[in-house]
Amino acid sequence: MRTLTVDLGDRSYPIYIGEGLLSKSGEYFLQHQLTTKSPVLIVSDENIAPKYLQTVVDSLQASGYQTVSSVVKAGEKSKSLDVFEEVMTAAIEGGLDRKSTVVALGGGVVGDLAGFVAASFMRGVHFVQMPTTILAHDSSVGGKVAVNHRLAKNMIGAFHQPAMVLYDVDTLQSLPERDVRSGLSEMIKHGLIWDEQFAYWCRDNADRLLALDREALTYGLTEGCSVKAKVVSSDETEQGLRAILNLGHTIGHALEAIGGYGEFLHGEAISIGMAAAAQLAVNRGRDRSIYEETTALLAKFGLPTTIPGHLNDEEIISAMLHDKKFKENQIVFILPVRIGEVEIVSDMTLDEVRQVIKQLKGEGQHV
Ligand SMILES: O=C(O)C(=O)C[C@@H](O)[C@H](O)[C@H](O)COP(=O)(O)O
Repeated sequence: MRTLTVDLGDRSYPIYIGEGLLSKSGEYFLQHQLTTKSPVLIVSDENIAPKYLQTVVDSLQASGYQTVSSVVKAGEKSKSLDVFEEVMTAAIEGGLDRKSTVVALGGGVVGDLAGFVAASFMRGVHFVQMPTTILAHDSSVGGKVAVNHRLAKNMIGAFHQPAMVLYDVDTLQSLPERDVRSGLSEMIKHGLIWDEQFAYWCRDNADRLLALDREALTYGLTEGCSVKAKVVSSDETEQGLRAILNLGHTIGHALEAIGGYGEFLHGEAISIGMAAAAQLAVNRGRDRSIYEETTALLAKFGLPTTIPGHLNDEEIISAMLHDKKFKENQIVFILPVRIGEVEIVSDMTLDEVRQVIKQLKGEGQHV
């Protein structure tokens, strides 16, 4: 088992990555002094709950915890205020109190939703992340919790750090192929923003990662989480550096919103966004190889790098203007400098964005 630490002073917490961890949930809870006197709410979704909920319940109960659960529909549409209220109702009816713990057992959607419940219930209770997807190696670390608004992604949320992340890699073996690719998009992002060697390792191990080779996956997730932990440790609330984790997200979030949170999986939208960021960097004078290398890497994982023609350019732009990355009248983009290094750019014009949308639709000339 690997253990990493998100270093946030007295709110520091571990990320445990290994096999068979869900069946030891209760032991980890006791080790982290989460009280047995208040009920624990486990939030999961309809795909994950039948596979792993009982394992977690049994382990927690064996350690003296009383549990209640709330199982939501699978998919991004559950990151909504309606479903948030549903889970809140389960928390109140389940008798949770200010010392209770909320557990997210699932992928990024469940993690963000349950985390926002944990941040808001009685103004904040303990939170534990139990990610069951590859994508969630990103979302389970760092404390960003939120639900979506119809007009913009992650619009209603908070920073609420977990007490621990319990990452049982056994759960990844049954992931659908599309979710595997989508999750690997965030792993690639961690290489692209921070660690050239890791980015090339991802490229060279694409087949093993896609085949869910346990050794490759554990290494990739550990490296990805380690990049994330370092960035979050140095800028918890995104005053500066943390924005680099948003590579691909400026256009990516807009695509998710106008696709009605159903057309693209998060990692697919981010993949297109990363290709757009690389093209924007080239448009601004970087060597064309940065675009070619980035898109070749994403394509090795079967990830999309073009914007579908049926999406309306102005709707994409309008969605971008509702996102958190639009502030002080400027759209923030993260652009690659080279593989393993990015810069934060705040002076992007709408004309440049219009140009890149056309380029990614195959309508504009690639520089
Ligand atoms: O943790 C972060 O910071 C990130 O930006 C990670 C992203 O991959 C993640 O999707 C995040 O939730 C997006 O943040 P947002 O502030 O743009 O909603």
